[in-house]
Amino acid sequence: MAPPGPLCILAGAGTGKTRAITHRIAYAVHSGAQQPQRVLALTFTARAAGEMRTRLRGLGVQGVQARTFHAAALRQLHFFWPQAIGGAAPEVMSHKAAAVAEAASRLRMQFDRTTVRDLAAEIEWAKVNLLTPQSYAARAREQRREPPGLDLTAMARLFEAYEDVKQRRGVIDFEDVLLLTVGILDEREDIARTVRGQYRQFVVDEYQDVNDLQQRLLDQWLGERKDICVVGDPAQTIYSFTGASPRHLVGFPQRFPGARVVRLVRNYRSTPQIVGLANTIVSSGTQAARDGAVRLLAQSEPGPAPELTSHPDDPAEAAAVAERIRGLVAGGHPAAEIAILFRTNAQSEAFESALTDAGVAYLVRGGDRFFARKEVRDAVLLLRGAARSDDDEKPLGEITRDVITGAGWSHEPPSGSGATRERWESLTALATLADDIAAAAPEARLPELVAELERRAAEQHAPAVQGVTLASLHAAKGLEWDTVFLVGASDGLMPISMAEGPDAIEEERRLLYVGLTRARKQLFLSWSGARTPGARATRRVSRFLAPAADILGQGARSEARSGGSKRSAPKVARLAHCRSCGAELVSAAQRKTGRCDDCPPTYDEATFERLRAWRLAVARDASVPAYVVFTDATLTAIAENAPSDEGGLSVISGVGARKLEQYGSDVLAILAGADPQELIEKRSATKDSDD
Ligand SMILES: Nc1ncnc2c1ncn2[C@@H]1O[C@H](COP(=O)(O)OP(=O)(O)OP(=O)(O)O)[C@@H](O)[C@H]1O
Repeated sequence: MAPPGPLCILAGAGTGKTRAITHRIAYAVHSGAQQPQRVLALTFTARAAGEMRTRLRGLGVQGVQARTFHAAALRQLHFFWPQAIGGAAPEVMSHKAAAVAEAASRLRMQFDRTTVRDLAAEIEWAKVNLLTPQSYAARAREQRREPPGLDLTAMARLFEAYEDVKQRRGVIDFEDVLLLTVGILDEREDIARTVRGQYRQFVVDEYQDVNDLQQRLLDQWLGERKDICVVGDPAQTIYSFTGASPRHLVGFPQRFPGARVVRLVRNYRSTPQIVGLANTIVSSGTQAARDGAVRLLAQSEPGPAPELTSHPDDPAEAAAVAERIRGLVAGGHPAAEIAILFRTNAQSEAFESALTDAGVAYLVRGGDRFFARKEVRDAVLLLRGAARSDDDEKPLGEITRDVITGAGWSHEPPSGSGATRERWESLTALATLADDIAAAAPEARLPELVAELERRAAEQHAPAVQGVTLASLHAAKGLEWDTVFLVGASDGLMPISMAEGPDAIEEERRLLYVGLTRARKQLFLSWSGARTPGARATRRVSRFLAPAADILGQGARSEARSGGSKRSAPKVARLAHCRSCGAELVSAAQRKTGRCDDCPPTYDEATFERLRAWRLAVARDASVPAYVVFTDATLTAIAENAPSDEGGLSVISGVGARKLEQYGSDVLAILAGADPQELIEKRSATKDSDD
């Protein structure tokens, strides 16, 4: 326990930060060195403040103020406003959107709701960086900001108009709460003295996330005093785009000469194998990125080595992950102790869908499930309308893109990140789904696409109480699971293609570090070579993994191309040339059957017809479209290869472990000459007796 005075705790991932500071406060209180009501503990979320209060209560400490910066400032603003300004403090707007929209319309600018959200976020960024409408453009240029749909001068005008709208309405926003508190403390020495008299000791959790505005307020609260303890991990700074900066944490010893710096390096969360990988990833960053980051020492029992697998395309990666999870859950692993972590929310659909197919319950953390997102619901509505007049002229993917343009999709991605980009990504995921369906079932049109979307939506909306967590890397911060699947570990996703410049790339590396360090026992990394089945594999494994090739294998080096899961057997149906004429196979459906469109099928017609009759009956029974049982391409491949056992059947593309289990014996029986009708009757009889 360090004595009072400036203290900087540099604590790595999983080292028990909150535990360390709550024990420190409790020690100060129990030893009589500090009165609880003289301690102000600051956090970044209300949830963290609540957790800190609970933990302190658990240690027998009552009366410590554990609050967010915002809540602490708001209390003071309300208290001191009558004395400093007169009257009651103005009302705080809960959202900026309405005021931003009004400011825009005054300037005769028009934006959709998503863009308004991004513009509001940009104003927030400006204000936490202590910028004014006058100083905004210059700094924004320096920082390569890209507000959506506006150049920086126009953005500055919008910022100014927004401030004006607020003033006329007599309201303030969240940042004003801090700015005005700072203003009052700056100008009223008497009030500053009162505030400083109340709090003697300051503790700040997650200090790497502090922004300039919060730091300014903290400086005011402190005055000349030095009893401050900050705890943070520079390697987990992942909110720079909102204005957070590890500069304050890393520069703490310079600002407070004589400050004690303590490093917490014992990681209690993860196996040495996982910790080793996390250390390697951090230590391969730039010098600036390594500043202050600690090298972790694992305290847990050893476990399996982290695995890296590559897959031909996104659906194949999602299916492999879902299958692996199904196996784990079937073997007794609690689903709630498993997470799938990805870089962008748009990636979640493929995994939601694959988990649904595998019969595994899941929940999406920190965001809506894919089909609950507004843009997706709007697009599905438009597609449903268009399905009534689908004229069959254009390919399904193309007509889908035409339709979803009405929901805000564009061929080119919008510049910058934020809500606009996320919406575009979600809509693009719908277009990709249309491509996948067209590849698997060339006869599918808009009505089939809509039916498939409705089926997925219905299944994916089923509430999951206990389930696998799906979360973006940002939403996973601070959490932990026994088993983590970190997916989409390819360049373009990790780092995200929008990340430009060394700082942005380092932030992406830190995001990966946050993801890796969420796992307690098992860590699976994966990536895929292409977005859609049959497309050329242009992606490469994430550049961040190359230094970890000793741990993850040679597949971690970026010259590696995806080549199917390390574990999966070669797929018969992935032949690149026609089995009859040797022509190159260009589409996914052709590759599945191993035959070009010009060559006649080599299967026995009668067997194929019996398979089709069986598929139709099974699909009707389950109330799903036929291609959900097996696509035409898979059925053709089954008939052409005519495998005689499960091993032969399992290597055909489209026959995963679950389908093998569900339909394998029926299919093999049909290939051996059984009557589909009899099999269906037997199926229904078994089902009835199970019910
Ligand atoms: N001293 C300790 N002894 C044993 N286990 C501990 C100790 N401190 C923390 N743990 C356990 O280690 C894990 C990580 O702790 P915690 O979540 O508090 O870490 P953290 O520093 O906040 O991590 P992160 O920043 O990565 O989210 C938890 O499961 C916690 O129960």
